[in-house]
Amino acid sequence: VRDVVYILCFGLNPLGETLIELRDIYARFDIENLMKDGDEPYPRVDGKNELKSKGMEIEFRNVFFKYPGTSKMVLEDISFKIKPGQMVVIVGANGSGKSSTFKLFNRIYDPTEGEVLVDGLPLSSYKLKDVRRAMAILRQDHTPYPLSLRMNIALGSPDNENPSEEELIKALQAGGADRFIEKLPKKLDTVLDPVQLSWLNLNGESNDVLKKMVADKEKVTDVSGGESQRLAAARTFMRLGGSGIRLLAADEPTSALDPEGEYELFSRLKEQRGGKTVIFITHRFGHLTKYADMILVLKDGRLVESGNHTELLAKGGEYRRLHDVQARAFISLDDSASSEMTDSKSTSKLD
Ligand SMILES: Nc1ncnc2c1ncn2[C@@H]1O[C@H](COP(=O)(O)OP(=O)(O)OP(=O)(O)O)[C@@H](O)[C@H]1O
Repeated sequence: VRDVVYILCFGLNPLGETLIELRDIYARFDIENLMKDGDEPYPRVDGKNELKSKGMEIEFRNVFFKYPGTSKMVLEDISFKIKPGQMVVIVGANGSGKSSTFKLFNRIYDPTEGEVLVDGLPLSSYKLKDVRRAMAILRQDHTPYPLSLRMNIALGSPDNENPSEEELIKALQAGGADRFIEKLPKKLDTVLDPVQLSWLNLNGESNDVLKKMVADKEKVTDVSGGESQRLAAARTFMRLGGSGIRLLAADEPTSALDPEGEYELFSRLKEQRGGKTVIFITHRFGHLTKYADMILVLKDGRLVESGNHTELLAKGGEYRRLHDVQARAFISLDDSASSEMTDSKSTSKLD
């Protein structure tokens, strides 16, 4: 798909045309959508009026899940309810089922048993397009598209294919991507990411015209993991600024960021979320967990605890254990730092 997007964008089509062409490709090849679509519009229409809330309510009811073609249940009997506008953090050790939970509420998969409900109706009953349109999702796999930076960010906008320079800059600043883009020679017009050139040799025949087009293209600029994460965050802010977004969900959005970058990103997400429901998955305790209305703690595919930071610390269970492991790392760092200081003082005394 990345190569197809690149081919479509070779002539640097306006974004709108590109997206239409991409949609046509799916239609032309009649690619089957394995996810059965519902027919309920989202947001729900209540009589003549749409439900007024700015956030999305999400409920898991006795959800069990195993990945298609596998036998291991990775989520077992998960039940919780997130109220509209709440900020929720999902924590747990590696492999505890956080990302799998994430994939169910944005309907990448359907549960094997049980139900995921959105605003009181099964998620599967809604038109998928409508419900996804109401979500701003920031995933772990944040590889930029092989398009200009401008297009990479504009793609986030739910209702405006050609956002203004001002809107783009606002999103870049919010995502913390403005400083590194400013340093690139072509700034927002930089095209990122090397493109697999295998398609130039389809059926063993090289295509000289395409080869020349590639040679004429801007040389690739590489970005670090953290920069690419900032870019994905900018795209998400572009989406958050659009109309109709009710859920912001982010799966470890700061894993590649330095502590300052992480703090800034979370602060801006909190500032700009309005009344939207927010769900974060994180391994790091601190900024997020302290402010969360509810923390869901997963262990081996089960929801073992839920509550706020203070309640869960007082409970002394899995959350406390995970929290203390991180806290101990800081305490031992402090200890070694202070012992280093003592050592250096004693050395200097000896000197
Ligand atoms: N695509 C997949 N196919 C089969 N099993 C999978 C798939 N993705 C994840 N799993 C399995 O599901 C279980 C839960 O994984 P998941 O990624 O949800 O955990 P996680 O809590 O997000 O872990 P991490 O903190 O490492 O990201 C694991 O045992 C994992 O091996």
